Amino acid sequence: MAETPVNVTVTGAAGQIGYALLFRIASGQLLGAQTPVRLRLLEIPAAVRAAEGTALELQDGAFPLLSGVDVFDNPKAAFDGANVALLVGARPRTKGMERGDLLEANGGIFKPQGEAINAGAAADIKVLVVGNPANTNALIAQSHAPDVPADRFTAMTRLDHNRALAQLAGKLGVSVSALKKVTIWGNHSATQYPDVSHALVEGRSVAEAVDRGWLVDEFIPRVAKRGAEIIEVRGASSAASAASAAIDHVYDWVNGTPEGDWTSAAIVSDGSYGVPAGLVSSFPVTSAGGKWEIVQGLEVDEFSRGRIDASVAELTEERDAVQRLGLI
Ligand SMILES: NC(=O)c1ccc[n+]([C@@H]2O[C@H](COP(=O)([O-])OP(=O)(O)OC[C@H]3O[C@@H](n4cnc5c(N)ncnc54)[C@H](O)[C@@H]3O)[C@@H](O)[C@H]2O)c1
Ligand SMILES: O=C(O)C[C@H](O)C(=O)O
Repeated sequence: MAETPVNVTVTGAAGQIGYALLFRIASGQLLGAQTPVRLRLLEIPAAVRAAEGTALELQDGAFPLLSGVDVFDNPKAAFDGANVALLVGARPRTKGMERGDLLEANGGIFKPQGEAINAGAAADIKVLVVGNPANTNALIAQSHAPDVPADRFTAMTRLDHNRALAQLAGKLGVSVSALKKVTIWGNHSATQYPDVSHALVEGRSVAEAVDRGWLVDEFIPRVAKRGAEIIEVRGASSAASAASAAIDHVYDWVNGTPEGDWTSAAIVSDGSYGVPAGLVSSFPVTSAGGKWEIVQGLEVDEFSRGRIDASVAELTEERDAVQRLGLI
């Protein structure tokens, strides 16, 4: 077992996703069964007591890999020495709130968190933003951390990726492990593009194994609007599945993706596939040596081009809105 615990900061620790996430981190599923962790929980003052309650439960779990839990209401302290940061806490949209209000409220959270990461996180910091609007919140945090390499800031589209795998597996009557090379492009929103153009099922083309009508009229909207479907059916937004996807994202980032496959993550664009450099957009990605790489050289047909461009246009609007608000 590694000697020095890895510091993992989790914001929104007293929330739904936090509750589903923390015990999995403590059990070793985020970083691997050989890596001890120290949890640093950040909450707003009103929820610190609840986070302290969760910390007591974490203690009661007697996890061999958990070397300690600290609770903070101050971002500077919470991110001090952080090696991994999971930015889950965000301001949800409430009745009567316009999109601009939501972006502004979240700017008030992700700007100081980016500054705190810049000021005190460890040199190897890796950041995953889960709180919505995740891509643009990641952009805000990243733009306030000029001393941290931009590729350390990511946003979560792994839940969308997992949803796509599950829908395809159900349709094809196979295990999710039979599927490879599925991609989510763009924003974690209803404009995202779940793309099976290059996907394989047991080595055969998925696009040839399912009919196009199902792909366009059922699969794509089902995956893209799954978040809303969960809210409608469950009465609250996805929590355990979101926590599970966050675990998958960080595990693969740290430990690498399997040979012959890729996954999806929203990372800072380098201009690949016509996505303007600097936007935090979802791409097909592999990971090796603790770095995400965009899968290059994929053919993008006209249908895919239109869908990618539509989601990227939304990301560009969000970026322009936060720029106008002075948040980046
Ligand atoms: N990217 C994805 O795939 C995905 C999936 C599901 C949910 N989400 C988003 O994740 C976020 C969290 O969801 P949830 O169900 O856990 O919400 P929740 O309301 O149960 O919990 C959010 C927690 O964040 C805390 N918080 C708010 N501002 C904070 C701040 N400045 N610092 C630290 N903590 C703060 C709140 O006190 C609360 O405890 C939401 O924005 C949700 O929309 C994203
Ligand atoms: O919280 C939401 O709006 C939905 C969430 O992002 C999800 O995809 O489940």
